Amino acid sequence: MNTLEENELLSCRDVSLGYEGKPVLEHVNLSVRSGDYLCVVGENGSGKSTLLKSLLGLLPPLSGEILRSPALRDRAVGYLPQQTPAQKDFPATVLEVVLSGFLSNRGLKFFYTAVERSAALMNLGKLGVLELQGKCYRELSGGQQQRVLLARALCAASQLLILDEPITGLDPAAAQDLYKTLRYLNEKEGMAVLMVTHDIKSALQDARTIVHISHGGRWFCGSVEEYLRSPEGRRFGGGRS
Ligand SMILES: Nc1ncnc2c1ncn2[C@@H]1O[C@H](COP(=O)(O)OP(=O)(O)OP(=O)(O)O)[C@@H](O)[C@H]1O
Repeated sequence: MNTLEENELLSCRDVSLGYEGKPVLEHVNLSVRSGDYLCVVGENGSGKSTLLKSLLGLLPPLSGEILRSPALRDRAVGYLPQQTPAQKDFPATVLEVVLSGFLSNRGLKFFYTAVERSAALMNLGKLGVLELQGKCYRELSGGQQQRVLLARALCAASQLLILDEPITGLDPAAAQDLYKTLRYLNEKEGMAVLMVTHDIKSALQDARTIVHISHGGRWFCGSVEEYLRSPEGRRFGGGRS
């Protein structure tokens, strides 16, 4: 069937993903629904980022179909990529970085509107870093930079936030702050969250759905309870307290 259910934002239907005709993942069936909190876990090199790229529409599937809800078309998906050293050194003010979240949706307009400016400030406020708006981005700590990038992603997102290993480089307190913010956005604002993470313990606490990808493309997708009963969950999720 090639239509989405009412609350589905994204759906992979028997999808193969890979590069230059060579599959990394095969027979992927996955739905992301409104208000979902979905964590993708698994070993290095198993295909987590490949899955994200495909869900973002950056990597076309080798076969199968990825369906997107009309709700996702305009300003609906925010993406927080893995930070690179070059991004950490970005020579712009915090407000400019956050405003750039609007760029992908604005076509050939060269100036930000007053509405965009006030939304950018509101998102900085939501992330608790409004007072940093005039500072140079590269002078911030890693935790502050990550909050600013999340505020930027929120400028693009009204339905779904996609995050690739967002706590890399953060200390435990900053990581917990980021998780708290994501819980708030998910529970109070109904934002669907899809996150690649190596932090299985926190994934088991916050997520409703776990995707575990193993080498060779072995694939698990289910609730936290189902995951903990699965072979992958028994092996990797046993540390849940
Ligand atoms: N642009 C590319 N061209 C060809 N192969 C690629 C490309 N990007 C990734 N791969 C390969 O696809 C496989 C999956 O890589 P991917 O980056 O999706 O893994 P990952 O699970 O996100 O890893 P990590 O946990 O280390 O970030 C790897 O074998 C990788 O070498």
